[in-house]
Amino acid sequence: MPKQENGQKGDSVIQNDLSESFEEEVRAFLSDEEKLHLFDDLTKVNPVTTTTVLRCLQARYRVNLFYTNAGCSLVALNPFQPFSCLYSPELMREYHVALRPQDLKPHIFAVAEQTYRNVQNQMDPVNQSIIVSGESGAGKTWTSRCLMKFYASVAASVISPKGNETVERIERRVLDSNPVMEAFGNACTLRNNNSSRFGKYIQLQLDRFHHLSSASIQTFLLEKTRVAYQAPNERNFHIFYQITKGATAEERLEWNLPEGAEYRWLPNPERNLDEDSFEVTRAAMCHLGIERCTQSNVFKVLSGLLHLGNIQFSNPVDESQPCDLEDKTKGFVKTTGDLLKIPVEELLESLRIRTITAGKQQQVFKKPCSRAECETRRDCLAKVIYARESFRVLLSRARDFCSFQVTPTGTAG
Ligand SMILES: Nc1ncnc2c1ncn2[C@@H]1O[C@H](COP(=O)(O)OP(=O)(O)OP(=O)(O)O)[C@@H](O)[C@H]1O
Repeated sequence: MPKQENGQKGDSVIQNDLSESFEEEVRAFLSDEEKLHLFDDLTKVNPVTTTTVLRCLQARYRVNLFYTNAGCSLVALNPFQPFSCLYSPELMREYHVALRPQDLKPHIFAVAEQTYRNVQNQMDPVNQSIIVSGESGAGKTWTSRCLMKFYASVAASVISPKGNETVERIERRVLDSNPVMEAFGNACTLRNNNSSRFGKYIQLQLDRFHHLSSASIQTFLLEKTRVAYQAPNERNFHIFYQITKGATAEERLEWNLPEGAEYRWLPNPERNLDEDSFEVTRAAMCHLGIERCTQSNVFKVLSGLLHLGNIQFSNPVDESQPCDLEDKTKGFVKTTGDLLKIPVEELLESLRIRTITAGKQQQVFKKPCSRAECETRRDCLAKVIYARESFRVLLSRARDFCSFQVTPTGTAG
């Protein structure tokens, strides 16, 4: 027994010594403040602790070094301010023509170029993937845009066998897909004014000359709940603000969006963001080949959803009857029906009456819904229409242009 006690004491003394010497190493490493920003690869940090790594990143951030390697990964810090020289076409070219881009400063262009070369250098080209991950507001959308701009630039061809025009159109479309997807899939949240409320998997295909030949985008888990519910101080998807702020007088009439009208599903409209530009979205849609009349139909449906959100119910006097409509919202039923092209009676029935099929004979019963159920049905209708309508327009284009596809593969909320 005494022997064991001695052994335990011995172990803990050794452990104490070790941890003290480790802490001493950490202190020594951190004491050389001047040098911390020079660690451009976190695998060179020794000892590796959360503190040492974060202090290096912090030191680099202070001297405007926002990219740091971590082995084969790249850590990108959000500068939260524009640094145009960091993304200039000249810098893009510098990384593209460099003998060894990995020897230049860590940068998203280095990753992009290395990946591009990995495809080029193979006898049998192997697909390459870049995973962009991080918390909300970290800069994933920004980084993906940089990557797309890089490939649209370096994988552009002057002497393409397909002809310059086709290739240019694909590059343009790759870039124009961003404002359209962001208008329909991004929203202002507490953490990010332009938060993507869906995931995306972007595929860029190169031909044997390593020029961009086609692109496809799969979208995942669109947060469709946002159409009918926005957390306090957050907003609905940008596109709703774009149409209410940017529609012409003629369109306002057609889409029933009078100036200054209020919509329950359009909170904080007084906040003006860069992302509210309807013109940018429209121009991008035109470049994608989406005709004006198709665009107008989509915007009409979106206006219909805003009107749908203003429909409110009250409990009926007789519980066996469907819910009443609140007086001030009666007009919205008609405008919703008109804009969504649903006969008013059908719309009201689908919102207020549940159809139940039961029994061996599959008898059909109709049961009036409670007020809460009516509200849920209204919200569900909006969510389903938005999830289908938001990317439907791009999907329809995919049929015409096999070189560019956008496919929604799931929705959330
Ligand atoms: N490299 C950068 N240079 C300048 N500004 C940046 C950079 N990265 C991000 N930002 C700024 O930070 C904001 C948030 O970035 P971004 O939208 O890319 O985040 P995210 O990770 O995609 O967020 P979410 O998951 O919410 O969509 C951008 O709107 C932009 O203003």
